[in-house]
Amino acid sequence: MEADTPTRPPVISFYRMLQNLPDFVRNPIPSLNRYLWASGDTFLLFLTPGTKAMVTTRPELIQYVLQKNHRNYKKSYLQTEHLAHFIGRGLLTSNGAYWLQQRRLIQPGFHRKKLAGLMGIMNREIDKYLEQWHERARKGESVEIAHEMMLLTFNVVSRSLFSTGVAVSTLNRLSQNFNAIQSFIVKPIRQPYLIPWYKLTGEWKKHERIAADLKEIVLSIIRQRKQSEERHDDLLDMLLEARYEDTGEGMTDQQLLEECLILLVAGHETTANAMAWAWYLLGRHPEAVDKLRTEIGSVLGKKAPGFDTLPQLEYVNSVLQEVMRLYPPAWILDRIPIEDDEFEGLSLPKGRIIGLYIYGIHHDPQYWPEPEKFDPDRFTKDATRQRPSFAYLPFGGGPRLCIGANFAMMEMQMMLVRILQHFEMTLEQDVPVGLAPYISLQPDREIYIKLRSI
Ligand code: HEM
Repeated sequence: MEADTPTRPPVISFYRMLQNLPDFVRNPIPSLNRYLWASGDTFLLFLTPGTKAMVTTRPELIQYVLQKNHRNYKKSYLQTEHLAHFIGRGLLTSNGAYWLQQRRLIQPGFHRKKLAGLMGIMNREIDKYLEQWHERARKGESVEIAHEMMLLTFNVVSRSLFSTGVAVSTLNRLSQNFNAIQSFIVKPIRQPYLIPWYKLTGEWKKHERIAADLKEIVLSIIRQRKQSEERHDDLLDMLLEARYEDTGEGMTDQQLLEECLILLVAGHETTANAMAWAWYLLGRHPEAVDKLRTEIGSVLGKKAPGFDTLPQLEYVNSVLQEVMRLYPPAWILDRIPIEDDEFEGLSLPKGRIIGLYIYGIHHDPQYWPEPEKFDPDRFTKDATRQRPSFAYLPFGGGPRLCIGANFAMMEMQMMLVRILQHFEMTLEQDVPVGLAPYISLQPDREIYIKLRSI
């Protein structure tokens, strides 16, 4: 019977992929969008002459893979292996039983109420930054916003993890090392056939040495903390105090190290890129800035936001959601079926990579009329209720939903509010900025912003 035959999605031929290869390697998003336009919401493409991968933007299929039948899916080697090689096996890079055990252990530390305790740390880091910016505004300097957001989010996440007792110079060294590794890792993911070349030229070894330096620094912070009697109420205290239910034991130093490294990696570049895009979009939409200022003025005046006032800032929240719709930092996720599977007649064979193309879903006109338009009102409570839940997933979905989603939203809301309370921000040049999809989605060029203290 026809209905029993698994549906065959269209295939992008190897020849067509080969024709597009240089463009695809540089920036896969335009090609993926073209394939979607020609083939519908789900298609197959060739990763190598013999290996096909599936790409989909269908919310129901994504929900099936991430949530309804998640036990049959794991992350692919593309997402985990290289990062794990350099940084280790933490939550982001592990799979199966080990992932579940770690997630159960760490999850309570990211509960909203626990995060309230980190607000003081976040506010302090943001305020330190504002002082530097006032100084630069006095001198008439502009700031390159993606770079600044990268520094600020690294400070926020590293101080949330290690609070006090770590020198600024140590954090700077950590930040530089992380940036070096994150920019390198994208190369073997995009062009795995060049790995022997990176090994031959010494690039690979060089980054292994950088990773070793990182690990040494973080391990020594962990060991010092274990010896100290002082409480810090930061994320490291939470990791040190967490106990496995079955044994009552805590994590080993190696596990603590790997989880700290993963939190630093996962928790800084994504947020920084979302904020860089936010300032770019707000620079082009002064009407949204006016609405933000009105809301912030009426809820907070000049006061810093607190745990009880953040939920009242509904427009701030809508702006950030719309930023991550247009520019989702995690622009694609992937999963592999552990056993053969099927979804509504569509065959999902064991071992086939399935790309969950978040950028594509977030720009699908079926769910987002005039998808390229910046319109925060798409995120009013009523409008949100009318969309399928997996049509919007900047933080992923199902049991592997970003553990830092609440942390990131709180941090971004605070950064947006505090900066707007202190500065008028104007784009130095109002020209379109393109996409640079690395591990997270970055602007493809520098964005300079003029600051005026208010
Ligand atoms: C705007 C900021 C952020 C975005 C867009 C983002 C996005 C995501 C997404 C999409 C995933 C799921 C990946 C998958 O299922 O394959 C994820 C996982 C994760 N994120 Fe985030 N993230 C952000 C901020 C953060 C922050 C601030 C932290 C930590 C402080 C963090 C820590 C993690 C961790 C540890 C995982 C792995 C969770 C697991 O597999 O159990 N993220 N993130």
